[in-house]
Formats: sequence, structure tokens, C-alpha cells
Amino acid sequence: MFYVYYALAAIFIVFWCSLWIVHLIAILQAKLKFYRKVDPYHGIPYEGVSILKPIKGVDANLYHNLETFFTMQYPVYELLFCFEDGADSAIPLVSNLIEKYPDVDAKVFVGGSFVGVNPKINNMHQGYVAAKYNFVMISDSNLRMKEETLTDMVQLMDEDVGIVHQLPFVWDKEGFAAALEKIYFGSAHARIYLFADFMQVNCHTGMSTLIRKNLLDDVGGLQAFGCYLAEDFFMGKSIMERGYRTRISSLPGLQNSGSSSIRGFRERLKRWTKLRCAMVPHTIILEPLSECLILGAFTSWAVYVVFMWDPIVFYLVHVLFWFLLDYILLSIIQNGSLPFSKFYFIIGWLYREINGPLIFLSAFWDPTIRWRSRVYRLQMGGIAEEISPKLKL
Ligand SMILES: CCCCCCCC/C=C\CCCCCCCC(=O)N[C@@H](CO[C@@H]1OC[C@@H](O)[C@H](O)[C@H]1O)[C@H](O)/C=C/CCCCCCCCCCCCC
Ligand SMILES: O=c1ccn([C@@H]2O[C@H](COP(=O)(O)OP(=O)(O)O)[C@@H](O)[C@H]2O)c(=O)[nH]1
Repeated sequence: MFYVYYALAAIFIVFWCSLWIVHLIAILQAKLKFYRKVDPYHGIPYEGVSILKPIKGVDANLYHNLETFFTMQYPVYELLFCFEDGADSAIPLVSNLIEKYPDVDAKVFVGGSFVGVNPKINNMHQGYVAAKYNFVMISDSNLRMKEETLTDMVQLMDEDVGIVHQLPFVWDKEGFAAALEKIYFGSAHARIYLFADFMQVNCHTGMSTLIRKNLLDDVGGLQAFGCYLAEDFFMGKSIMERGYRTRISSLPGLQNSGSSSIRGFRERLKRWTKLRCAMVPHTIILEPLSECLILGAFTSWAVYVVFMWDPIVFYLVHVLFWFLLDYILLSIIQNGSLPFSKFYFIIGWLYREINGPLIFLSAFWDPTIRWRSRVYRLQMGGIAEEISPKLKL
């Protein structure tokens, strides 16, 4: 029995060491990859880009977020705004922007197409079919763009690259929920995202992503991914299996939802956790185990068994170093001063770390997935079925 304990303790210590390597790689990746100086004249001639904007409903920031797509410094692109519902309150707002910027090539598509269970794919499908360029960008409604983001992404699309995606991050906003989002996307989420990118493990998130359309068309187009809720993961998988690389943009993706709340944050992460567990089953073990507080507890026990070290002192030092490395990573990704104090960071970080494992547990509690107005169930492997269909097309 003693040897079993000893072996288990050794496994925890090795896993703990590898997590510090993950921290360091993420920090190095962020330092090396983010915020390169984008030279707009490098890589001329410009490739045209068709930008799909699936929209469902309005929030307080939508107008300003969408406006940033009209003011990008990129010469050849079209904006394809897609609405599932002809009565969507965001349509007048988009029409207003199209009038305000008559020189920008922009169209509106209404009604979607029923090509699968994924409502985002259904919504975007008409726009995808009408896209006139081979570079297609999928960009969620809550995203802001910097003037140079599209140039940066296109320039990173080398011959052997199939996808350039943005690390999900957030624009500066006031309030605790916004701080929490920034802390999560700039630390725990970014750490594993940057590490997965370094290992060329598929971590493609479809929030803001530039894709070679011909690579999607070769396997049946956008609709081929309509049976999945995590269409982004399967697009990445399909393209990587054909020998193409994915790359991260040097500018993080700036989400700027007009309705941040702690409840919304938890529900969103719960939904994402359910998707990940269905698609990458080893995350069921790896994800909770790689949480700071849980890993610290197991490793404190392990170092006590193996080295007779004081577990409480070990735990506190472990948490302190984890906290410091998270702060460093967040600061690199922010690339400027944070919109909250260090005290707020401590509270937000602790809140996230305590809630991470709880969110994970509650994701197991209820296997159904709620996304906007719809409810789904996932089969192992990722195929989704809608439990209460509401789409009228
Ligand atoms: C020693 C190694 C230890 C590794 C420990 C790994 C622990 C894993 C922990 C966390 C995984 C975090 C993964 C981050 C990216 C996932 C974000 C996500 O869940 N996104 C999903 C939802 O996205 C939205 O979906 C709807 C769509 O319309 C929206 O536009 C999207 O934004 C997305 O669908 C899921 C993608 C699946 C990503 C799976 C990534 C698994 C990465 C595991 C990395 C492990 C690396 C190990 C390398 C050896
Ligand atoms: O029924 C839906 C749900 C979502 N979306 C679009 O899909 C994108 C991502 O939606 P959301 O922000 O809800 O997803 P999350 O990022 O939380 O996974 C946004 O552009 C939405 O407008 C859509 O078109 N129809």
C-alpha cells in the first residue's frame, strides 16, 4: 500500500512540475507573439476578406463594436451581417452604420438557412454562400476590432496555415463582472490556450477567426459543421488533419459585450466546459486537476508523503507563485495598465480560482446545454441534438 501512495504522490509531483512549464511557455508565447508591430505594406497584394457577422439581438455596446469593423485599415473586405430573425432589433442599427459608411462593402442577410442544429451556423450560412473572397472571417457580434487587426491576421496566413484565430480576451470595462472576465481570459484561459497553440493542439475558438474558405468547401462547406455546437473545434480539427497549421493573431480578441454579469460569466463557462468534456474527454480529468487550488492540495499531500515537507507552507507558496505568474501573463496580454487595482485583481483572481472547480462540477450536474433561447443535449464526440426546437425557418 505504501508503494501505491508513493507512486501516486510521484505522479502528482511530475504533473505539478509540468504545469509550471505550461505557465512559463504561456508567458513566453505571449511575450513573443503578442503586439508585434504591424506593417500594412508588408505582404501586398492584399487578399480580399469576407467577414461574417452573425447577430442576434442588441446590447448597449453593439453599435460601437460593429462600427469598429467599418473603420479597419484594410483595403479589400466585405461585411456580411447575418440575422436569423427579420424583426431583430439590431437590423436598424446595422442599416444606420451602412448608411454612415457608404464606401464599405456591406450586406445584410435575413432568415438564415436550416442546415443543422447549430444556430450560429444556420444564421451565417446565407452570408457564407454569398462570400466573394477565399479568406472568410467569422466574428462574433460582441467583438471589437482594432484598425490593424485584420492586416495582422491576413499577414500571418502563410501558405501552410489554414486558420488564424484570436486569443479570446476582453476590452476594458468597469465593474467586477468585467474584471472577472479579464482576469479569467488573461490568465487561466490564456495559459492553456497559448500552451495548446504552442503544442499545435487544436484549441481553435470560433469567436474571431480567419479561415481559408476552400478548406471548408473541400469538406462540404460551413454546413458540414452544423451538426456540432462546437463548430469551431471541428473546423480546426478538420483543417489540421489535412496538414495545415493554425496560428494565433498577434492581437488578442476584444470581446465587449454590453451585458456582463457574474451569472452570465458562470453560465457561459459552464456551457463551454460541457462542450470541452464532450469533445476532448481527457479534459474531464485534466481540467479540474490543473486548477491551482486543487493541484496545490494534491501536491501538498504528495510532497508530504515523499519529502515530509510541511503541506500548509507548500500550499501557500504554491498559490502565491501561481498568482504571480497569472498576474504576469495578464499584464503581458493587457499590454498597458489594467482597468482595476491590484486589490481588485486579488479578489477577482481568488473568486475565479474558487469558482473554477465549482463551475466544472455544476457543468456535470446538468448535462443539458442552454445557448441563448435554445436547449441542447450533446452526445459523446460532440454531435448535438436540440431538445426543444424553436427555430422557425
Ligand atoms: C501538462 C498538460 C496539462 C494540460 C491541462 C489541460 C487542461 C485543460 C484545461 C482547459 C482547457 C481550456 C481550453 C481553452 C479553449 C477552449 C475554449 C472553449 O471552450 N471554447 C468552446 C466554446 O467556444 C464558443 O463556442 C460557440 C461558438 O459559436 C463561439 O463562437 C465560440 O467562441 C469551443 O467550442 C471549444 C473548443 C474546444 C477546445 C478544446 C481545447 C482543448 C485544449 C486542451 C489543451 C490541452 C493541452 C495539452 C497538450 C499536451
Ligand atoms: O442562436 C444563436 C446564438 C448565437 N449566435 C451568434 O453566435 C455568436 C456567439 O454567440 P454567444 O456570444 O452567445 O456565444 P459564446 O461566445 O457565449 O459561446 C454571436 O455572434 C451570436 O450572435 C447566433 O447567431 N444565433
